[in-house]
Amino acid sequence: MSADSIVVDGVTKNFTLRYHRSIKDITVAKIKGQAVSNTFKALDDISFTIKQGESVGLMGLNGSGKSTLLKLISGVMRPDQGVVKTRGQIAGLIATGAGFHPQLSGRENIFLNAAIYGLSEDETAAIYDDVVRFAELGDHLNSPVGNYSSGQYSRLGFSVAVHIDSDIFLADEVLAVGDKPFKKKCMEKMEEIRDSGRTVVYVSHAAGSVKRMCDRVICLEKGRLVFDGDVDEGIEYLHYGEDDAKGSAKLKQLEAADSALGAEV
Ligand SMILES: Nc1ncnc2c1ncn2[C@@H]1O[C@H](COP(=O)(O)OP(=O)(O)OP(=O)(O)O)[C@@H](O)[C@H]1O
Repeated sequence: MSADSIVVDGVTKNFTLRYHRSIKDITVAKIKGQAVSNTFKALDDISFTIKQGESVGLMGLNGSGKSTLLKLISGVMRPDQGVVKTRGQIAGLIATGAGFHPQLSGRENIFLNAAIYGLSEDETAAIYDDVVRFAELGDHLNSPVGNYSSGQYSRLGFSVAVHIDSDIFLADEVLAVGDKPFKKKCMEKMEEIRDSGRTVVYVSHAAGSVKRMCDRVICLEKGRLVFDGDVDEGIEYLHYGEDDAKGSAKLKQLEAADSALGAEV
C-alpha cells in the first residue's frame, strides 16, 4: 500500500465579499444600515486522502472551489479550519504567472522560479536548456514577462514546473490558455509525470482529458465535496446532477471545455 501523499482533513476556507470599494461608499452604506461585506465558505468541511502515485481529477463548475483547494494543497493559502498535510516536494502550475517577476525577462524568471522551488543556480543550469526547449518562446525569452500573453506565461510556468523533480504535481489552468499543439505536449508530459509514480492533482472541465489522465475524480459543488471515486462515475455525476436543468448546464460546460481542448487531447 502506498504512503499518503496529500491529506485534507475537515478543511474550510472563508472569503469576504466586499460590496463597496471606497471609504465614502462604505460610510454611506453603514449610515443607511446596509451590509458592507459578506463572508462565504469557498470550501466547506472538505476531507480526502490521496495516496502517492494517484492521479486525481478535480472537477466542478466555475467558482466551486477547485483553485482554492489547489492553493491550500500547495501551501500558498492556509485553511481557516482543518488541516492539509503533504509529503515531499510540490511543483505545478496553480495560477498563471504565479512566482514570476514582471520586470525580469523569461530567462531571468526561469532562475527565479526554480529558486522558489528550492533549486540552486547549478541545479537550474542543469535543467535550463530543457525548460527553454519545452517552452518554445523564441526571442520572447529575452523580453520582460510582464508583456507576455496569458498563453506565454503559462508556457513558461508549466515548463519550469514539469522539469522540477517533485513528488506532487498540481495542474490548474494549464490547458485552458495554451494553444492546441502546446496543450497536446502538456498532456503528454503530464502522462509521463503520472507514469513516473508522482502524485498528480489535475483541475479540469474537460471530461476527455480527465479520463485520459486520472484514475480517480473528486467533484466540488459550491465548496462542498459531492463526489469522490471512479472517473466515469464522477463525470456521469457532473453530467446528470440532482435535477435536469442543473444537469444539462453542467453537460454544456463540459462539452464546451472538451471541444475547446481539441479532439486529439
Ligand atoms: N481571494 C479571494 N477573495 C474572495 N473570494 C475569492 C477569492 N478567491 C476565490 N474566491 C471565490 O471563491 C469561490 C471559489 O473560487 P475558485 O477559484 O476556487 O473556483 P474554481 O472552482 O477554481 O472556479 P473556476 O472553474 O472558475 O476556475 C468563488 O466564488 C471565488 O469568487
